[in-house]
Amino acid sequence: MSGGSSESSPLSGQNSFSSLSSFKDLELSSESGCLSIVVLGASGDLAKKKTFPALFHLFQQGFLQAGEVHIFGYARSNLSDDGLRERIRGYLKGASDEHLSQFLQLIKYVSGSYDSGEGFELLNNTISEYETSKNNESGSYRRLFYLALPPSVYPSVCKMIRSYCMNPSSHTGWTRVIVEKPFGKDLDSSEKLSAELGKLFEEDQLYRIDHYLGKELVQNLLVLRFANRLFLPLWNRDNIANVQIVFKEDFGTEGRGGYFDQYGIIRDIIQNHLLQVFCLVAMEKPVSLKPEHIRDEKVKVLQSVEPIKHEEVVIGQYDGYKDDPTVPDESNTPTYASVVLRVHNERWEGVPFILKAGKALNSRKAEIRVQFKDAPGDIFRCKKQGRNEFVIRLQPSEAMYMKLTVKNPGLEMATEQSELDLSYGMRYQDVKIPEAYERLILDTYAPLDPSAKFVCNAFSYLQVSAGKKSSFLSHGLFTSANVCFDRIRGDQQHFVRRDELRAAWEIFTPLLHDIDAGKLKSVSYEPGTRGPQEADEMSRRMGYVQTHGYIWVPPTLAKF
Ligand SMILES: NC(=O)C1=CN([C@@H]2O[C@H](COP(=O)(O)OP(=O)(O)OC[C@H]3O[C@@H](n4cnc5c(N)ncnc54)[C@H](OP(=O)(O)O)[C@@H]3O)[C@@H](O)[C@H]2O)C=CC1
Ligand SMILES: O=C1O[C@H](COP(=O)(O)O)[C@@H](O)[C@H](O)[C@H]1O
Repeated sequence: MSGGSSESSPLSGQNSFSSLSSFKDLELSSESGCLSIVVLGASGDLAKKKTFPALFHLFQQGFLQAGEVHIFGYARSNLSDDGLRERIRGYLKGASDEHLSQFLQLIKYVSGSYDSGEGFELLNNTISEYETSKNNESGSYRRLFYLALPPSVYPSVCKMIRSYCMNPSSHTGWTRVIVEKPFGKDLDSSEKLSAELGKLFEEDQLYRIDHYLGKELVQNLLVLRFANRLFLPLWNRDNIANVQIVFKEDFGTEGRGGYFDQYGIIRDIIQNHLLQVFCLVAMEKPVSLKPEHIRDEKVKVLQSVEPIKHEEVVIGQYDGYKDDPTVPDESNTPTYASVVLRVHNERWEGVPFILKAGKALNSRKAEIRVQFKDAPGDIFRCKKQGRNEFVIRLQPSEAMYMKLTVKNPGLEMATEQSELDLSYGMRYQDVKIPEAYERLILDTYAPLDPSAKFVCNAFSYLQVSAGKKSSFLSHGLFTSANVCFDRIRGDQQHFVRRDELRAAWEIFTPLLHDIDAGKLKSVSYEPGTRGPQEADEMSRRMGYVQTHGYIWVPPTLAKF
């Protein structure tokens, strides 16, 4: 472990900095040598909209260094290096021309098919050429493959990587593969895929990405739950009436209808993104922050979920969805679903978790809404204002707020519903919140410079963004907060483990098969609305009590 002590720090007098002695077990791995990042499916939508922009942001912040990294795009399209650069240029925002061209110069393009040795041999030769030109004898070779591809080609591409493109055994380093969802369509297909990939790569080489795990407030959930005494005694069936985990989009499938129709909203959003959030809300405290300890707890809570009952599901399809010529006329595919999960354990027995997701709705947001039970012996008649609700808004405009009853300010003795509000835009005004993909890609390779691990700390992030990285580092400044954040970031914590994936499919496969077999019918809803009324009725049946008359006054508009 490297690092300085608080004595050497120019800021050691400040109380947020503490001695390092209690963090002796912290290991910062510092690897040297070149890093080759290979984006397979480089000509596609995901690559240009998410993968390359994320790499670019990492480059801008110094987490990918020009001397040590090279980026290879691989796809079937016949493109030149410049052709690929032009294709992605428009998606790389917020940089000077000079910075942008430095980044683009790191990118090379190799064309080839996904199932023939020829293309991958060429890819390997291109990577090796670069590695030999960069590395001295002692440097390690790190090869990171990002599969921005349809899952149908994962097995063949992984076989090709395994046969032609592994890190040469004569060199230290590693080969890692990032795979995107969907990981199968149901339990069997997912297990088959896992078995195929499992024959080729060890679990610690496979990074199953779920970008919701990279969102700021999702990453905050463990801290919130387990570092705050306030929540510890409240977070259970004695106090919580119901929990909603909600995803809403105000646009439809927009040209992706054909693809979407094979999956539907449960496979697209609920079985992965919302279920991951559910795990972090419902799991027990892990033994430590080690990735395996956290993932063990996620698996346990998934395994405690009871079979989903048809009467606790509403599925819907927006009017106009089938106008897309690539969607079959008889499609029953849900573009909206509300599904109740029940956890059979001591903490959650009897508390419904309502997972709701929909496209073409009245707004765009993702949030967790924890609704508390009524206060017993209510002398103030609080019921008329509504219940306490703790809302964690993942997007847009990250925020957490607790809706609570207060005395109406003034002479009158009346109560009203108000809020304790932590709006990130107000509280962390100068902090740039990283994109989910950016964070997750950073997690897949060990930063060359231990300072890179500072990224998740708001204070240090500011320092880095303000260009003070070197002076910050030269003081060897490690804060208790930094260390803490460093530890929650590590390795594969924010990636889905194979048994976790299996447990997730076990929950949803019976329901999905019933929907596919037409045993549950999608009800229609108008685009731009809240979705099917049946879903609100079901939420009410589950005990959700909607607040009426609460009006939020954004702080900027308030008169002080
Ligand atoms: N820091 C901040 O940014 C803060 C912002 N606010 C804002 O104040 C507003 C009110 O906040 P809040 O009360 O939490 O949120 P909303 O009034 O938007 O929604 C409250 C809950 O009621 C549900 N709901 C809304 N309409 C109906 C209906 N007709 N039938 C059944 N259920 C319904 C919502 O479901 P669904 O999710 O499906 O719409 C949601 O679960 C929001 O715009 C919120 O963003 C409040 C506090 C702090
Ligand atoms: O994985 C997916 O997520 C996006 C929504 O992501 P967000 O970060 O903007 O919330 C969704 O539009 C897409 O259908 C789905 O495949």
